[in-house]
Amino acid sequence: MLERQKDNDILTRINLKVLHNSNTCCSTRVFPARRFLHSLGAIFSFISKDAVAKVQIMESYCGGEQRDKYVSLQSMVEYELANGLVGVQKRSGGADSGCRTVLRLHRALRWLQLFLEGLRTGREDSRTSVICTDSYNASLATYHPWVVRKAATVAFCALPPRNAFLEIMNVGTPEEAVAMLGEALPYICDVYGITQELFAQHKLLDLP
Ligand SMILES: CCCCCCCCCCCCC/C=C/[C@@H](O)[C@H](COP(=O)(O)O)NC(=O)CCCCCCCCCCCCCCC
Repeated sequence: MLERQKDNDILTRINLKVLHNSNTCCSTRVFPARRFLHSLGAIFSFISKDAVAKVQIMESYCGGEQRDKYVSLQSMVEYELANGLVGVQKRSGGADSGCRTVLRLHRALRWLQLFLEGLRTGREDSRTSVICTDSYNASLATYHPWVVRKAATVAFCALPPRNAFLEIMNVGTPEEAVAMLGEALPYICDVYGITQELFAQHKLLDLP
């Protein structure tokens, strides 16, 4: 248990470090899921665009003047709160803070966790679109306006059946993909849990 905790502390740091060490904007190295989403069809590019834009915001913080404040989620929260940077929005002339940007990605991670768990435990003939819609409704949908929810739900209908989906994940047979998910999901859960606790502790879970 302690070992896992240690792994996860490292993981939250790595999340920001990966961005830190990258100079390539919008690259598939920074956001490998982009290529994957592209392979699902053009309709998914609107989803990846928003995620890429948010990753780019974090990239610029991690490579910017204050990069030493962005070496971990903990140091980012501490720095932005101490300097009154949280709550400032692009719409009102300021830049989106790292905290509100990470919060959006954190909520998307919850969707990913539920979706992958649904895929992993689903029957061979289950429909990916149903798994995806259920996990979206139980997570991200709460934060999206009606028009985004509708567009997302329509896009999900284009997802291939479960086994075909597992195959295009490109990690071997569907059985091998399921085994890989079984190994990866505990880490996703832990990273989600650590961020959730940190943001709850600082009352950052409802940032506009
Ligand atoms: C595999 C199917 C992929 C389906 C992805 C489901 C996620 C649903 C996203 C719905 C639409 C997102 C469009 C934009 C939303 C923004 O309004 C909204 C708010 O932003 P704002 O406060 O700055 O205005 N943005 C967000 O909530 C962030 C959404 C980020 C979506 C990240 C999706 C990552 C997908 C990664 C897929 C990886 C699949 C891997 C499978 C092995």
